[in-house]
Amino acid sequence: MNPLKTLHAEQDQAVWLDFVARGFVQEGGLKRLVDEDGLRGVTSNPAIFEKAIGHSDEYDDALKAAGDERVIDLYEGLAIADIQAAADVLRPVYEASGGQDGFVSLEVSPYLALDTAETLDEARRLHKAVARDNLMVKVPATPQGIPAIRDLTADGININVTLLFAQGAYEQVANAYIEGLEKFAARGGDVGRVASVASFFVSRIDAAVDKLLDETIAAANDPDEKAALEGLKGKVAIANAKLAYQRYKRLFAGERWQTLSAKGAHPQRLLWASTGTKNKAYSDVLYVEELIGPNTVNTIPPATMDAFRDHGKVRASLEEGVDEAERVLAHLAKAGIDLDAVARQLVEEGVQLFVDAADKVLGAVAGKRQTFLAAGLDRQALALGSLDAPVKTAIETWRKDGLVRRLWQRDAQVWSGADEAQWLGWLTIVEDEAKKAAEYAAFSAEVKQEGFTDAVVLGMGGSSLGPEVLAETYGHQPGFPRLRILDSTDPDEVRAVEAAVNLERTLFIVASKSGSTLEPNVFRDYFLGRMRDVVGPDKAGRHFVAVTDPGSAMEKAAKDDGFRRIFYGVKQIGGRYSVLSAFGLVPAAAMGLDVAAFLASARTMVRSCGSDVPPDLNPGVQLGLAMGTAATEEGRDKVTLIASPGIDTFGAWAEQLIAESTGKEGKGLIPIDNEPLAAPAAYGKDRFFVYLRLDEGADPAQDAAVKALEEAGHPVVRIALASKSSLPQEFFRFEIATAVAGAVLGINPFDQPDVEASKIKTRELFSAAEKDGALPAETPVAEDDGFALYTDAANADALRKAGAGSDPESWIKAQVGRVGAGDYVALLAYVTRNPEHLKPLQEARVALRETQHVATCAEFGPRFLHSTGQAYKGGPDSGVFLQITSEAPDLAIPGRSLGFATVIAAQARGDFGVLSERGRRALRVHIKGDVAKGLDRLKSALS
Ligand SMILES: O=C(CO)[C@@H](O)[C@H](O)[C@H](O)[C@H](O)COP(=O)(O)O
Ligand SMILES: O=C[C@H](O)COP(=O)(O)O
Repeated sequence: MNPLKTLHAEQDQAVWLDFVARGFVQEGGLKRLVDEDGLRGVTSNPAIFEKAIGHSDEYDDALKAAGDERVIDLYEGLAIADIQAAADVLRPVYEASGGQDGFVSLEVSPYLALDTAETLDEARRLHKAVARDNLMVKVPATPQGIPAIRDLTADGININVTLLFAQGAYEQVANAYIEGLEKFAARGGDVGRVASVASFFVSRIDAAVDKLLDETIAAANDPDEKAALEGLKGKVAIANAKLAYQRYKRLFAGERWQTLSAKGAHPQRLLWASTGTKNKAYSDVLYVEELIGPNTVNTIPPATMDAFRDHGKVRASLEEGVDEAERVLAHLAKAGIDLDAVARQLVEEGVQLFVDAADKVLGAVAGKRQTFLAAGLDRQALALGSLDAPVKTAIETWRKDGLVRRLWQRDAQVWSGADEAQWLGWLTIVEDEAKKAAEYAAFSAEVKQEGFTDAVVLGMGGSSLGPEVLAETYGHQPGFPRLRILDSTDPDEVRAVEAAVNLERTLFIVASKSGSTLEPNVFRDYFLGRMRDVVGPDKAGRHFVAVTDPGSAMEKAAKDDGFRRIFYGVKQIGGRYSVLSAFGLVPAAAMGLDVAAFLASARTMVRSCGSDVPPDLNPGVQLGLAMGTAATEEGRDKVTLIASPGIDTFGAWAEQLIAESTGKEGKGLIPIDNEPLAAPAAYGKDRFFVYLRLDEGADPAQDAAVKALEEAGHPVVRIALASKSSLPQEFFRFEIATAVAGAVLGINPFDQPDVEASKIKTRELFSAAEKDGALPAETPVAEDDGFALYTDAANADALRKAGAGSDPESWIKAQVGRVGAGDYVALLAYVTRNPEHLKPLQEARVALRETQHVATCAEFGPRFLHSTGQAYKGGPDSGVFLQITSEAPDLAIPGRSLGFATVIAAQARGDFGVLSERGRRALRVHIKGDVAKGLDRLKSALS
């Protein structure tokens, strides 16, 4: 008879197969083993699935058909289907054995091996999902696993206890089984239909102990002792297993067990696992031949099974030489090798090995998912040059430490251990909002029905920049209102919005999370006043909706003023992470975008960046690690954003996210948006480039410039969007990336202390001005007909020492003279934001970059105060600032004694005050009269 068959027929030992794979089961390989070799069970583990799924294309059709699912669901779907198929093949064995054999094992996620409650949940979930009587759920025998084993047994679930190495742990496991059965019986369960195995790992013990023996032998002097120790090699694992078997016999005897036995309970069989020979010097069937005994199981890997079928010898070996086994272990102890310590280490390593395997198999599934999604997922490619090695190290650290999972579990220790856990609502907002897609669609239809021609978002920063990207990227949708944004207190900008719309057919979306931000409140006061004039006080509220967090003052005011509708944000989401919540979706719906499709696109990236996607395949995490590491390892902290025409306003949203999240405590990334592209030589070694390329309509000049940058060794991340409709993916990618970069920098990426500081200063200044009738007078450090220059005493001192004299140009030159390598220059313009004003600022940037070889920013106040302003004040002290203010004719605000001109002036002063307090290099250039002329003069001075 085939020796494999003989094991069961003559020795009452069940042969199980330590392997499973789709084709093998589907094509009848498993059935053949059952029929021809008398196979009685199958075990799987993460490493086995890693081999099956990660290294074959057998699963590709199933993955293609599944499409855009979570990676863990894809993996589990494959694994569960294989386990079910194998269980069905083994069902006849199960039936014939009266439910005592014919099992297939599926292991709980190794990520949970150190958590009792989660192991319990997971085992119960898998038990239900597989839905086969002959399933055994595998639970590791970690200290946390043991209570779970007891409780699961008490549920009547069949458990395969895995990762057992030590006698002591085995005893606890057997007792947990007995206790579980007692509980199950007490609840009226039929203990006779519960089966369990305790998997003792064998060969790994020899591999570990032999190594220690070699070290001991090398250190020993006595040749006899050396020889005796040599004789222990390849003996310890088997001795350990033999003694475990003796213990098994004792544990499943005696009164306590007899009580259960009388109720039909079956002992928990010992299963020999890890029975493939690792040391080529030993027999290839060693761990089968030496462990043959009744009522045991050996789960055998395919190669060992082939070898045993070919030349295995069957004899009742398990009960042989028990005394000798004792002597082997005593000798080992005498030689100073602590088997318990070895076992403890093997459990730890065993968990880690399965974690590594799970990472690999999830990575393999994630990789295939990406391939099969093809153009449905925005592609990302990193060309990091010298950063490659440190980023790889960071990726491995994140993998080993399970940091992607911990981020998703909202573990504040991923960052600074402050209140980060309370600010992670954006991780799950896409799923939450998708449930409300019908509500958004109804709102969209209502807006269309009402015949609004314009919808104007009144808000700042996190409440306006996302909507602005939508308005600019997707444009006017036929039949829907045109979406406009007002995020400036510049009187001319307010007037321009008013002039552009027909108030009678305009919907205002007042957006403020806190509800207390000055700007949206004054915009609201202004336009509500105007609307009352135009349509009458009763109807004015119908032209307004609010988006705000529950309980805010804005909510109350909106109710009092009879707003058409109030939409709510989520308190656990900060403004800059809010675009995929009501703050982005209400404007999206108002302008006629399909919110369901928008969220479905975002969800593809959410899933691609999931907790189940290891860092090397996780696009958001990868980008974040690259950005963070670039800053910490090489000082490449100027994240330079390049985007194809058509999606180029994305940068203004991304710069807020990056700057406000990371720029604090003297650290941070400085985003550089909308800087005209140049040849590689124009850039310093402080740059890190991110290129968002829109396949349809990419600019060949940008392509060429980016290619040149890459060839010159600058780190470049390319992100390719098949079409504009996949832009929502980028919001989420950048959110994860920014959070991860924040973790690398070791800061809290969810607060904005310096933005708050300047908001407070502005409010104080404006209130004082309302009381006093004007802002306090200031004395310029230099002045002529066109410019008046202001700064604080320390800056004035430094600038005078650097050559500033009586004329404004000398001050500007002295300020530029303070720029050094690695610095950036920021032009902070409190002027009307329009193309005419932007042009000279952009030209000045180019000139500054050419002469100073530094990164440059051009920002419009007050909007940047809610954005990059955080990093300018709180980030690295590498900014050289030129604040630019101007004089627009005032515009009154209903209910306020002072108008918009004072608001914007207070904002500029508040901003400057905080820059001064932080000791930043700052100079204010006030343009008298014509702004465009003043900006041209400034440009010349800067050139
Ligand atoms: O199901 C079990 C144990 O219950 C087995 O799959 C067990 O995990 C394997 O035998 C071992 O992981 C294989 O170990 P090794 O041969 O890699 O040392
Ligand atoms: O980025 C956020 C801005 O400071 C606006 O805040 P808010 O939405 O509370 O008005």
